[in-house]
Amino acid sequence: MNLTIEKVSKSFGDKKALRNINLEITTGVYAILGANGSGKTTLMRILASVMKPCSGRVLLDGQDITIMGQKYRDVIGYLPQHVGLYKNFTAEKFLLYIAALKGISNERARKKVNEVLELVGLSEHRKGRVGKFSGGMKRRVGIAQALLNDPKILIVDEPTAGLDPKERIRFRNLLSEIASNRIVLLSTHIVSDIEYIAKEVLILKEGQLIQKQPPLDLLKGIEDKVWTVTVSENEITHFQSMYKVGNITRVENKVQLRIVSDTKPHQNAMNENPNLEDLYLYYFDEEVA
Ligand SMILES: Nc1ncnc2c1ncn2[C@@H]1O[C@H](COP(=O)(O)OP(=O)(O)OP(=O)(O)O)[C@@H](O)[C@H]1O
Repeated sequence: MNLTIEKVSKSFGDKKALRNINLEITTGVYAILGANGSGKTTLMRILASVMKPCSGRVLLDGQDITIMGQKYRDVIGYLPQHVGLYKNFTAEKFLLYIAALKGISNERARKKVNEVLELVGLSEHRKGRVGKFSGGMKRRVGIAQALLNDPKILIVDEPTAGLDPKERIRFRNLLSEIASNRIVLLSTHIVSDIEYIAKEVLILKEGQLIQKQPPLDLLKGIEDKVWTVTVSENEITHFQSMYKVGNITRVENKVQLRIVSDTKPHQNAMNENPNLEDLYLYYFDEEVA
């Protein structure tokens, strides 16, 4: 299976949300990493075929998805950032309802609902009201509904936003399992999401795809750019104005700054092994989520 994005651009008025995106993806988890407003949702909506690009096209195994139409939508599972769940429905009833909307026959729907509830670990809670579920459980119901039609491509927008760390880990593992024979595309600005499960990380910045590499290769790319510098309290502002400063650790009466910089920020600076927070800082120069 091969999803190809060819010269895709999208504008809203004079706002260029996506600029000439070219990309080829196969099975596995792909993480789209970008700051707020970088174009992640726009790209996901185009891939989910709920929005059309202004120019360029998307191909599944060589076929244009706009020409495939319903045939393409049949192989897509999409979980938008904000999904409306019917709070008074039980998980099972909600999924049966969505299955009916998707045109799945009654008999098959019952089988599929059992299957997806099992997969997302909610079998025991099938009779529980969705409105009473935790954030993580609601996200899992969201994934379950996106899996009802056995999609070859699963697209999830900011899947772990608002989840606690335990729920986040569980959710990541679930996506990883799902991706064994599917394309899973997830967007995130939470770096720890991509650390373990992403086959490749796509970095979007101001609508442009600026990197596409496995997480470890991305880290290698900034190997000689991460430093710690020990300074006194009154020097912090100076370094913050000159460099991208991450963690600030106070040790006795000194302060240790973690800095991401192409050049050595100070003669006493020590080179450090990069992590994904450094990577985010390097590309986005923002507070790490
Ligand atoms: N329907 C729309 N009308 C006008 N502008 C839009 C529309 N959708 C997106 N944009 C703009 O396009 C840019 C990209 O938005 P998009 O939602 O794709 O970014 P994002 O990376 O998903 O951000 P976030 O993490 O905040 O969801 C932003 O500047 C946004 O304001």
